[in-house]
Amino acid sequence: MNQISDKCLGGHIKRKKLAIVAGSEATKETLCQQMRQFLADCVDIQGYSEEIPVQEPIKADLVVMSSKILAEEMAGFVEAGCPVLIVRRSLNVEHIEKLFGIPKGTSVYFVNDLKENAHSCIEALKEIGIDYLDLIPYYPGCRVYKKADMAITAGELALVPESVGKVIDLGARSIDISSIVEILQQLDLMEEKLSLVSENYKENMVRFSSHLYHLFDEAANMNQYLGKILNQINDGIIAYYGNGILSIFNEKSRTMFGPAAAGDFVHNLAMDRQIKEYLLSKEDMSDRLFRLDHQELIFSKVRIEKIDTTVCTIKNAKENKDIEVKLRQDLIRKGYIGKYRFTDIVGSSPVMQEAIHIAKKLAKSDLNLLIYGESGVGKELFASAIHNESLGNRGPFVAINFSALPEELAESELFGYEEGAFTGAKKGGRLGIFEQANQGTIFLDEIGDVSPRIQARLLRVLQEKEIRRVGGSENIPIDVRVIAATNKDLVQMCREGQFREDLYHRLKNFYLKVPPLCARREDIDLLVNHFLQKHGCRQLQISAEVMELLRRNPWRGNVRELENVVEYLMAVCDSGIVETAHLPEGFFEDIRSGWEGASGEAPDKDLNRYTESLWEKGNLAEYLFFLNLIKTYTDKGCTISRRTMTLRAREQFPYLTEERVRKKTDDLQELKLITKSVGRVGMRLTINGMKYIEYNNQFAPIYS
Ligand SMILES: Nc1ncnc2c1ncn2[C@@H]1O[C@H](COP(=O)(O)OP(=O)(O)OP(=O)(O)O)[C@@H](O)[C@H]1O
Repeated sequence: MNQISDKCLGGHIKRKKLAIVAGSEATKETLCQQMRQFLADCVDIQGYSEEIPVQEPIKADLVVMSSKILAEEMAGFVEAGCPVLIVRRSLNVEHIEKLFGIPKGTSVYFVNDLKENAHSCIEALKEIGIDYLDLIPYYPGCRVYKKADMAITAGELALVPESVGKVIDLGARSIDISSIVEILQQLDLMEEKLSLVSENYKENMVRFSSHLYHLFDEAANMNQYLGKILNQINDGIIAYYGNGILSIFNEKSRTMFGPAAAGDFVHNLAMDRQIKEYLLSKEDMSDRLFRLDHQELIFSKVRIEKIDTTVCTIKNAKENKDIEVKLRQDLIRKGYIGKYRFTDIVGSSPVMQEAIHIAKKLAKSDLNLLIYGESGVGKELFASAIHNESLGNRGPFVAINFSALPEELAESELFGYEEGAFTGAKKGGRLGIFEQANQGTIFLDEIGDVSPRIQARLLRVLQEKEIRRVGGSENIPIDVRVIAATNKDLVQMCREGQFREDLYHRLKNFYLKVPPLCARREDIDLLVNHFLQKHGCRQLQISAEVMELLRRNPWRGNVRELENVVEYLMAVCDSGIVETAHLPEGFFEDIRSGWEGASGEAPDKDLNRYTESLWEKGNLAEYLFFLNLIKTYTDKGCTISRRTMTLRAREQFPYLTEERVRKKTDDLQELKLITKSVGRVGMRLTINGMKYIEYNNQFAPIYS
């Protein structure tokens, strides 16, 4: 290619002079460089531009003018007799790939110095395949009929309107091959240089086409690949340019909107005005639910400003619900999900409604929570419902019950272990439930049964928010909401040094008390029906007598015990109606001992008798005070210790020592107004006690 002719090499031959005159310095440089690659060895090439004043007349074997206008303007600067050639110029395709990123259908100015140049460049672009853009000719003095935010120019940056945000400069147009041939002719270099020029031209063309081919091929492959991926996705995905022309429309979208394809208008996808407006809005990026042909579709949008594109994903609400249900079922199977929601908690009594109301409020926070309640009242039910109503409800709900868990096991269950941490440790180690519950909720049931060692470790986890596996050295960060539950008096345990006070306070960011069943007897009917349904025995009837007995049972084992009794009745009753004979052995004893002490007396009708008896034993006001105090606690579902009674009585009856209080409660028990039992149940009013205090309160001030 770089063959140099003898004629040129011979120093004795006079070198020719070529003058190239252009409008701007940049164009001058481009054109001179272009001609130098062919002629540098035998022609002196001198460039001129309008931007730099010409000092003396231009004199050369040939003066090349880059345009007609320029030739007219510069005519006076060329020495008389010098041949002048106005060249044709063509677009420089070297940088054409800069245009490939422009989205289809985009309006773009093509900026050039003259109308015909702008038009011819547009034509040239179309010829090489850039026919998918809305190209608008722009030149000095033109009337702009359409606004565009982008411009392409061929070296005429100075002419680009200021309003345009993005400009792509393809560089000054170079001299057309036909004009190069003319230049060779005029310089009498055809013979020597034609083959070099044509070879160079061919080579450029081949290089350009193969480059284009590669680009298109790559783009096509990539498109195909992306298309396949998009079609596998089970959500509708559409993308469209600012002018509404679709660039992506996957298979799933087809099932939602019907047939359409890239190139169609997004606003033809749906008749619904609201959907159209939403899709076309560049401001409204919210998630929206629309109904389209009986489908409930959830739309989510993002804007990619850089490529003036909106991407919208559309999910079928029902399908997604089904998927969510399936995922939840999988998790339930693994036991990592809260099975219950607030709607599963049966109970219309005011105390239960109040507990549900408070629990719903607590669910909104992710602070730790301590649930107190006797065994079987439904603490886990509440914990699960709170989890499901809370922010972390998509995460797991993992429960652990410490009541029957030996210390070593509790430790590895909670924190997991590394391989080889102890004999029998599984290969590869094991995740603890803190890690399994990450991003969700951990339910620590019967927290009062936790050993001091585990208490210390739990405290650390709550403080540091990280765990360390048994036998491990690395601290693993965890993000878990802790709900703990207990039926023990943790405050008392703290006082007695059995429970760490610092841990107690960490757990008790919030506190919820679930009332015992005996404090909400009005729920018993509902619960019985609920359990009959739950265990698939809707038709079984409970006789009025049995129902009354169920209402009167003390239910020390609370709702769990009631559920067990209902299940028992379902198993033993073949007749379709449950009678007293079906009740489990010991049921009546429970009722008697729970309510009336050992005598089994019926509720006393002559309540004034108690007033007399109490006067005989001592100060009636003191007895009434204690009966009311026990009533308050019974109503709330709590029991009261003798010590608390003494403290509460201190203001009104400061002389009463704990021992004297014991004596008073013995008197009340003797009259069968209260029952005292050791342990969890504590002191409670009997039916007579309840009736007496209610009767008495109608006349006397309440001492409590
Ligand atoms: N209000 C309620 N509505 C419906 N079912 C209930 C209710 N309360 C409790 N149950 C049922 O009673 C049983 C015991 O409830 P749960 O395990 O939540 O009690 P708990 O207080 O956590 O018991 P424990 O202290 O022994 O761990 C469960 O089968 C639960 O579904």
